[in-house]
Amino acid sequence: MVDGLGMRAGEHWLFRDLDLAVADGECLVLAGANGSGKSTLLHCLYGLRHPTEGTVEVAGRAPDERDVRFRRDVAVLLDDSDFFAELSPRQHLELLLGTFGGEQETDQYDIDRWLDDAGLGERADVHAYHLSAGQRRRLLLLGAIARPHRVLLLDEPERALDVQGKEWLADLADAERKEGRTIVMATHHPPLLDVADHVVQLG
Ligand SMILES: Nc1ncnc2c1ncn2[C@@H]1O[C@H](COP(=O)(O)OP(=O)(O)OP(=O)(O)O)[C@@H](O)[C@H]1O
Repeated sequence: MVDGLGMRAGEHWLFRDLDLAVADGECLVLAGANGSGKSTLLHCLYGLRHPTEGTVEVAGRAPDERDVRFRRDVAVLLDDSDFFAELSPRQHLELLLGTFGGEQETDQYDIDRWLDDAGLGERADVHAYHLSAGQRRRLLLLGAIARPHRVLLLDEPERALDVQGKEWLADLADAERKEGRTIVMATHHPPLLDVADHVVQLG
């Protein structure tokens, strides 16, 4: 996934000589203090930032978020991920599945079950603008995992989630691994370390 990766931040290196290998069905957790470079590394994995040195390969390609083939394989929830305030959770999922889904029609997916599992069943048809912070986070997470993908990149997915939301997240991560998907996740939530096959401490 990552070979000899280094990112300089001004005068110092955020990380250097970083080698990461994550197999299908494995979860890598990025840990470290605020400012240690977790989000920056995730941005490198999605092709939003270019490392100062080293190489990156995700889902068999050099990351390029402008490349639709790359976006079909790699789903993300980043620190600045957002949604359309005027669309409902259901419409978001339909939009994502229509854009990234395969041959299946959107109505063949079990959108109601996904929304219920995410605790958004009763909010499925209201404008996302009216959702609480935790409900918005659930919608963004759901958007990332509902669309077809091989690799999932998550930046502090636990943010704003309540106790049930965090349990739902841990179950999701577990289910993703069992489906053979690769997860790279930056987190400050210790229970998520339980689903990790590898933990990398930055900083
Ligand atoms: N080109 C640059 N020059 C100077 N500083 C930089 C540069 N790029 C990034 N930084 C700094 O490097 C740090 C890395 O931030 P990043 O968001 O990756 O950390 P993080 O581990 O995700 O933090 P948090 O836990 O707070 O989310 C930040 O302090 C940022 O301001």
